[in-house]
Amino acid sequence: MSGEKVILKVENLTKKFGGVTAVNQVSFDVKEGEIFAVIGPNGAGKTTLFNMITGVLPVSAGEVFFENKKLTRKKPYQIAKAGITRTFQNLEVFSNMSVIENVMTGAHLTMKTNLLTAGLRLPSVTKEELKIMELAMECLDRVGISHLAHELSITLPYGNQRLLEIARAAASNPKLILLDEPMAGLNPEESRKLVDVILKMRADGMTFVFVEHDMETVMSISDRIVVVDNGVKIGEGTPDEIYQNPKVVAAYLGDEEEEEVFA
Ligand SMILES: Nc1ncnc2c1ncn2[C@@H]1O[C@H](COP(=O)(O)OP(=O)(O)OP(=O)(O)O)[C@@H](O)[C@H]1O
Repeated sequence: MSGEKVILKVENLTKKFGGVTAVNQVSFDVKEGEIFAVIGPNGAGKTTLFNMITGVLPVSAGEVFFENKKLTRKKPYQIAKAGITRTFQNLEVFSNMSVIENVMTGAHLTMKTNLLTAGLRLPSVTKEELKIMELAMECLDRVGISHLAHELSITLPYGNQRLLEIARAAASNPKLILLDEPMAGLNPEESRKLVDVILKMRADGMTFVFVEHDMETVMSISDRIVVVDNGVKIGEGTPDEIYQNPKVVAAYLGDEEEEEVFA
C-alpha cells in the first residue's frame, strides 16, 4: 500500500509543439507504492506527459523530480538508471527473440559486461549472464509466464506479450513503472490477469503510474487519479472524488448521459 513519501514530483510541466500547447503547466505528486492513473480524452496530452517524464521528449518548461532529485533534461538511459521504466502504447517486444531473451534485454542496465569483455568471453561474463538469466526467470515468474520462457515471443497471445513487456520492465529493477494504456487490446480475462499482476507487484513495493482509457480498471485499481483535458489538469483525487468532480464529468460527457461516463 502507498506510504506518504513522494517518489515522483511533476511541477508545472509544459510541452509546446509549435503553436500547440500539448501539456500546459501540469503538476502532481505520486507517493511511493501508489497506483496512480492519468486519464483524459484523446489528445489530452497523456502520452506527451509520459514522454517528458521519461526524457523521450525535452520539456518546454517545468521540472520532474524523482526521489527528490531533478530529472528534467536528463537522458532516457539516465532516467532509467535512476529507477523509472515504462511500457509503450503499442507492443514493443522483440518478436524474433525468445521470451527470456526479451526480458534479459531489460536487465542490461544492471550488467557490467561490455562488448569487449563479452567478446573475450571472460569467466565473469558467463557468471553475469547466468545471474541475468536467473533474474529474467524471476521476473517472468512474477507475471506468471515463466513456463513460456523459451518460446519465440511472436508466438505468444497478445495478453502474454503485454505481461512479457512488464517482466522486461521489471528486469531493470525499477522503483516506478509507467504503463501507457496497458489494457488496450486485451480481452476481459487478459485484463483481469494484468490487473492481478499489477496489484501483486504493488504489494511487493512497486509504484505504478498508468495512462488508461478503460475506466472500469482505472476506477477499481487506482489510489489516485489525475485528469487532463486539452493539456490542462482539470481534476485530481481518489476514484470517488473523480466521479463527483463536475469538471471531469463535463470533459467526458460530450453528448452522453452522465451515468454512462464511467460505466
Ligand atoms: N510530436 C508531436 N508533434 C506535434 N504535435 C504533437 C506531437 N505529439 C503529440 N502532439 C499533439 O499533442 C496533443 C497531445 O497528444 P498526446 O498523444 O500526448 O495525447 P494523449 O492524451 O496521449 O492521446 P490518446 O489518448 O489519443 O493517446 C495532441 O494534440 C497531439 O496531436
